[in-house]
Amino acid sequence: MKVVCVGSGYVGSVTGTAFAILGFPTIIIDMDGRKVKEINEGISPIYEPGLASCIEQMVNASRLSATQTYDCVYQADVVFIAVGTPSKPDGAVELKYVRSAAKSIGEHLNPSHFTVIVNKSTVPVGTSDLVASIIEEVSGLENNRHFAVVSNPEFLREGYAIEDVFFPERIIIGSGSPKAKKVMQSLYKPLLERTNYAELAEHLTFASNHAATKTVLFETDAKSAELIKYVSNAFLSVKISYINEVARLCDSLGANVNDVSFGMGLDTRIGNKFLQVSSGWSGSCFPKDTAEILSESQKYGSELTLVKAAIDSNISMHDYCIQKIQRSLTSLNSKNIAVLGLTFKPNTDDARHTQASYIIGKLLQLGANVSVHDPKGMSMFQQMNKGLQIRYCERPIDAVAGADALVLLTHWDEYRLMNWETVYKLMKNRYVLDTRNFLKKLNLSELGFAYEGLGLH
Ligand SMILES: NC(=O)c1ccc[n+]([C@@H]2O[C@H](COP(=O)([O-])OP(=O)(O)OC[C@H]3O[C@@H](n4cnc5c(N)ncnc54)[C@H](O)[C@@H]3O)[C@@H](O)[C@H]2O)c1
Ligand SMILES: O=c1ccn([C@@H]2O[C@H](COP(=O)(O)OP(=O)(O)O[C@H]3O[C@H](CO)[C@@H](O)[C@H](O)[C@H]3O)[C@@H](O)[C@H]2O)c(=O)[nH]1
Repeated sequence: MKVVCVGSGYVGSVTGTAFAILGFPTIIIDMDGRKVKEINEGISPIYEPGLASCIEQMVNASRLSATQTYDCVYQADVVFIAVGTPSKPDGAVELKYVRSAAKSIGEHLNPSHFTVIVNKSTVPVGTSDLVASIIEEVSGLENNRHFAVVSNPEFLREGYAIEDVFFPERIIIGSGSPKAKKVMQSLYKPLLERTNYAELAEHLTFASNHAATKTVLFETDAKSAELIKYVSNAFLSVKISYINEVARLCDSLGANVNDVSFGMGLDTRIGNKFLQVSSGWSGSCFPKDTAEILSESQKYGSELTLVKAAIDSNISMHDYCIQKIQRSLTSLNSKNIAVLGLTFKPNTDDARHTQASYIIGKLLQLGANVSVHDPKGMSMFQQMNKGLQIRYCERPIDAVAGADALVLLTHWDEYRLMNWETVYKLMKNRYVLDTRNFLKKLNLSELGFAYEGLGLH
């Protein structure tokens, strides 16, 4: 089977590479010439642990290539759509990239060959039908006869994308076409049976018990598949917002949220995942997906009030962090604040829609001077936040020199491993706000810092 993947971003580059490793000749289409050139040179277009070496190996083996044109669709058995679906200003999803990809696919389909078009992008209920109708209109071909559209949402997490794609807990296939479902079963067979995995082992960057992960392939209709994706992300957002509110309660009551979270997670009905305190969830997925599903639910008179509450709670969590800094420093006017971590989480260069831009924006409004550092995300953050007047520092210690406060937003290992005695000497006032409770074990208070986490006592 020949695979084509439209989009070479955080999902498309990993998806395309994964199917090449699983044994299918794969071509990635992207309209961005830089990404196409990089892939063809064996270079990863994004930072994702383990991905660069996988791409290099697959390109060298001639199993993976990239192009800006859609000609390869004619030969393909399966065409993934993995383009961006950002939010419009009202929170609803922007589908122009999906529409444009569908149109281009329709223009290049082979009329005498059954092709399966797969929506991997996160798209609202009904988008499979939309893609099918665009393709029918452009090609003059008939849906479910010459081609079929499948919803196959992606659940990878940035920073763990290789692991998540090769060892997923679930693969969701939504379609009304039994023929298309058969094609998808064949496509995922090597993943379900873990064949061709020997080649993969050297690229895995995290030691975990992969062999124990059993993947369930669940087949349903397209609408249900589309909804599973949104409500899963929304559920996880609610879960994080809940523990973040519990952290605030712990601050008021003198309890320790790390212990509370651990104790809760021992109940397998609750589980210990996504109960880690933060200044709020962020990134390229949760904010836009919660906004979209809330907007959709409101349009249909079935408002997801818990999701609405989580969105509000998330913003108030960002504000809560600022209030903590204010309580410690009183006026922030002309105070020097070092912010460590600009990406929405560690092990990614993705700085889209991170809490850092909200929190830094507020600190600036309050008159603070802000110096920042991030190991991988500085260039994207700078590109996305051109209006922010802040100092970008090559090394974390440059950001903390002369600081009145150090605010840790992202728990990169690099920050735990810093020489904290040097940090102590360089800072003017030794207040540290650790929004991930990540530095707790370093006992910074014993070194003389005024250390605060969230929900710790
Ligand atoms: N980032 C994640 O962790 C993640 C995880 C699961 C699902 N998703 C979903 O997957 C989709 C893609 O997300 P992403 O983060 O990979 O996006 P991205 O912005 O990183 O990448 C999208 C790519 O598509 C290309 N593109 C857009 N329109 C095109 C067209 N018509 N033809 C060819 N190329 C085109 C862009 O140039 C870009 O390289 C979104 O719907 C997202 O919600 C993302
Ligand atoms: O206990 C936790 C877990 C996460 N976060 C934050 O929540 C956000 C999202 O984290 P994570 O889910 O790990 O990152 P993503 O890469 O955005 O992955 C989510 O969004 C993807 C895109 O839809 C989905 O594919 C994944 O399944 C889903 O986990 C980040 O700001 C994290 O710091 C917390 O604050 N506490």
